[in-house]
Amino acid sequence: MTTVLNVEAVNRTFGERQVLKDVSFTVDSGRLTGFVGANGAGKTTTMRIILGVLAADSGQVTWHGRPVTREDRQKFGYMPEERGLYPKMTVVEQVVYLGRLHGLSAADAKRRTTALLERLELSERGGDPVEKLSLGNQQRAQIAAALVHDPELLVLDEPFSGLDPIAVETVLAVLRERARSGAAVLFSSHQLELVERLCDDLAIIADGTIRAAGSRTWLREQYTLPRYSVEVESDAGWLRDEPGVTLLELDGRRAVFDLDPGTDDQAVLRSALARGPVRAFAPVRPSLAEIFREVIQ
Ligand SMILES: Nc1ncnc2c1ncn2[C@@H]1O[C@H](COP(=O)(O)OP(=O)(O)OP(=O)(O)O)[C@@H](O)[C@H]1O
Repeated sequence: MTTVLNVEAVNRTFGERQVLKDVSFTVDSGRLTGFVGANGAGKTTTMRIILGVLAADSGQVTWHGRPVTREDRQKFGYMPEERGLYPKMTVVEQVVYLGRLHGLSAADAKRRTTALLERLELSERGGDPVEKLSLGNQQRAQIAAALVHDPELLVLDEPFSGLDPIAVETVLAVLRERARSGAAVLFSSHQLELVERLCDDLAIIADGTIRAAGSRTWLREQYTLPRYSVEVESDAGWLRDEPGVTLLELDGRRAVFDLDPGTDDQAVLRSALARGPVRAFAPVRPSLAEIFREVIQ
């Protein structure tokens, strides 16, 4: 994996209002990056700037270390928030047309459209005008449109909103395949549990400011609480009197506790072992929702 897209200190105002403040983060090839924030946080504005649909007031976006050019953008795929398909065109016509706009030959555009619609389980609707599709299927058609030219960078604005759970899995599998074959995938979402499950990297934005960014694993380590869970073979009530331990939950043989700063977790483990077998002893990792709450405060 390599960093391919760099958003560097981007600022943007609308009228008097500064909606992006020094926004910086990176997107790597081969990975799924989740762009997370509440409504109005600035996700769509940032994505539009990446795509060149909107200009930044200052700062820049680079692709492989250079400012993004028109040719680079041919290799980008974008699924905008305002889903932009022509309602009267059929799904196949529409996706083929967009493939052609991105420089594919007619035969390639057709071939890729057929394969994609199949992959997205939309083949049966291929001949229907977009306006006749259910919202979920329109969304799949949008995703096909963003992917048809096999982009090196995929930027998807809320690609999972409005999809049923089965469609979420299908779309997710398609995005993973793209990442595995080397594409960089950036998608926005306010559905934290979804992002938690599927992305490798994260950028968390609140009020136009990036509050945290990095790999999911790294973020979890950064925001980790000094919290542990333990399971022993007899009552764990002795933890109440253990130095440096604040007991949070006690359920017979299981307990959850916080450690005071400077307290050695291994000393507590030894203390537990001195009382009998220890079945489990592990740090409790915060969920993404917990990290999110912490960093947007
Ligand atoms: N063209 C515009 N003119 C004026 N204000 C705008 C414009 N576009 C966006 N904004 C404002 O900028 C802020 C950020 O909007 P943006 O759409 O980027 O947020 P978002 O994180 O994508 O939220 P959402 O999920 O609701 O789309 C909002 O307060 C929005 O009202």
